[in-house]
Order: sequence, then structure tokens, then C-alpha cells
Amino acid sequence: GAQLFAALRAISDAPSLPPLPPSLNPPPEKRNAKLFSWLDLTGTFFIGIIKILKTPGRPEVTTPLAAGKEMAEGAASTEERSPEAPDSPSPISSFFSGSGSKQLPQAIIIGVKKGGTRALLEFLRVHPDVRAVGAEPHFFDRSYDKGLAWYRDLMPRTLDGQITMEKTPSYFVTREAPARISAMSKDTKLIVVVRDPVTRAISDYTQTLSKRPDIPTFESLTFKNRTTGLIDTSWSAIQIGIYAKHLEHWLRHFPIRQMLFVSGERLISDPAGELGRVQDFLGLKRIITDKHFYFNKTKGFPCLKKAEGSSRPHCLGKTKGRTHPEIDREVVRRLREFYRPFNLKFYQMTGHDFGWD
Ligand SMILES: Nc1ncnc2c1ncn2[C@@H]1O[C@H](COP(=O)(O)OS(=O)(=O)O)[C@@H](OP(=O)(O)O)[C@H]1O
Repeated sequence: GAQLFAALRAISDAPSLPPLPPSLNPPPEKRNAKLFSWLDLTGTFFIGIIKILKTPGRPEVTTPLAAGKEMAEGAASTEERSPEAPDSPSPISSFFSGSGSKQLPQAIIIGVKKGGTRALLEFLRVHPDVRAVGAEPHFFDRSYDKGLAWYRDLMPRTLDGQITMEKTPSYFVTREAPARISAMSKDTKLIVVVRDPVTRAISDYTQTLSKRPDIPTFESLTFKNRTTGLIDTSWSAIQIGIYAKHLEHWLRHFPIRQMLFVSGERLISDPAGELGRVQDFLGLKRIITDKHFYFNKTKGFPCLKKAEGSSRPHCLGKTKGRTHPEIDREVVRRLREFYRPFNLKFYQMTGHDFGWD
């Protein structure tokens, strides 16, 4: 097994490949479609091997153990590695794109945490003209000192006309991120998947709870003072949802037309509709349509009929679509009241009513 893996790696790491035979070397516009149909035939076999052989990638970021709220802040760490999101380039995909080159991303999914960012990236990857990093690079928040060459090296190889993408949801709330991304390229397209901030906060808390079952209740973390009803805006689960405040920072560096706001709710109820908007925004042909999705009743979410490089149906993993704990109705009501003015401001800024109020 290890030898076969090493052989595949060697092939994928080769700097360039001999020209393809004419049957596999169509004009550029046809090339992607051809490669992908070929991948369809061979993908299941190779991906099966790769899945068996693949060793775990980057370690999860660990957060210091502490009592109470600090423990709950563990949620500020990274997304769990999801098995459905292989690191790019996988040996098989690098093999096929070995003739391309690594580019800095032209489009980034910058947020929001628990908004549905993984679903959006996995769906977009189905497009033959999109290539994306599987794991979250966290370059503009945690690894900026490593430099742009390091960042570019994380990217998958692309052919002319293909878009390079990544997603790191913490960028949206990172103060330095707008200026840093603008310094890389002021033309970078930014995508933000937003979700009702109250549900988002509960989702965020649910993720932390799954890692640290002994944290205090959501209700007790929500308030600075429960009797006065004063909300603790320093708790990241609450803070991330004040979208209007975070957006102000981005608008100092990017015009609003360079940002696309995807509804996390519609991404579930009408994935093809939201993907249509995203493809238009990225200047891509509308290839991903309702034909690519089916609703999986067991999962309770839309899933792909065929994932990238595979011919099999594919749902996101079990860390996506968790059951949330029941939260005291009065606390939910108070939180809705808290977010309302920020939501209205956000609707105004984006010119889009997300219907959370
Ligand atoms: N198709 C599909 N399948 C499964 N899950 C889906 C899907 N579309 C959106 N979602 C919602 O995505 C939520 C997780 O968001 P993110 O991927 O942005 O989370 S993370 O910040 O990267 O950890 C996740 O939140 P929870 O339901 O709270 O687990 C889902 O509601």
C-alpha cells in the first residue's frame, strides 16, 4: 500500500507531464470536461485507494484548557477535519493537472463560521473551472508571516481559465484580513455565507460542546448579567453574528460589488439557486444546477449526486448538521432582540433582506 501511494505521489509531484495524446488533448475549453469525464471513470477506483492510504493531515489546533467561558472559546479554533474534504491536490487530481500552475486565490470564502461554508465549497468544487484547497489555510489570520509564496504553494494547480479558491471562515472577523487580502490583490472576490446569527451562535456552541461536554450552558454563557439581561458580546459565539460591524471593516478595503452574500438558509432549501448566484458572481458558466443535488432524508440536508472526482453520491460528514441542544425560549427571544438592529443594518448595507427578523 505504502509503495503504491509513494508511486502516486511521485507522479503527482512531477513538475510537468509529457503532452497528452490527441484524444485527451482537446482545445482548452473542452479540456476540463474531458478530464473530468475521464476522472469519473477512474476516480472511484483511485479515490478508494487514496482514502485507504491517506494519512491524517494538519493537526487540529488545540486551545488551552480553562474553565468556563474560556473553554467555550475553544470554538474559536478550527473546523474539524471533515473526511469529505480531501486536501488538494490529491495525488490523482495533481496527476491530471500537473501541467498547470499554482496561483494565489482569485476568490475566497471568508465566512462566516458555521454559516455553511464547507457545503458551499464542496458544491463549488463540482464545477470544472473551480479548484480549491480542501483544508482551511488560515493564512490571513494565523500564518501571514509565512508569506505569499508559502500560501500559493498550498494551492492546487490550475489550468488557464480555472479559478483557485479557499475557505477560512475566521477571516470575516479578523481585523487584519481585509487589508492583507487587498494587499495580495485588490480584485479578490469575497464570498460570505451568512446565517441567522442566533442559530449560528447555537451551532457554534454545539460544536464546542461536542469537543468539551463540560462547558457551561449556552444560557449562562450568553449573559454578562442574567438578571439585567445584559448580553456578553465578548463571547465569540455572540460576537461573530454582529455581521454589520464586521462588514464595516471590509468595506474600508473592498467595494461592496466585490462581495457576495450567500444565504446559509437558502443554501439548504435551494442549493442550486444559491449556486447559480455564486457562479454568476465568479463569472463562471452555470454548470452546477438542480440536477447535481438530491435531498437526503436521513441526513436531512441536500447532498451531491456526484462529488468532485467521484461518481458516487456524497453528503457532508457528521460534524455538519448536528442536532442542537434546546435553548431556553426566553434567552432566544432576548438574543433575537439583541441582533435585530444589527441585522437591519446588515440588510441595508448589503441591499438584501435575509429574513431573520
Ligand atoms: N448540505 C449541507 N449538509 C450539511 N450541513 C449543511 C449543508 N448546507 C449547510 N449546512 C450547514 O453548515 C453548517 C456548518 O457550517 P460551516 O461548514 O461553515 O462550519 S465551519 O465554520 O466550517 O465549522 C451546519 O451547521 P449545523 O447544522 O449547526 O451543524 C449545517 O447546518
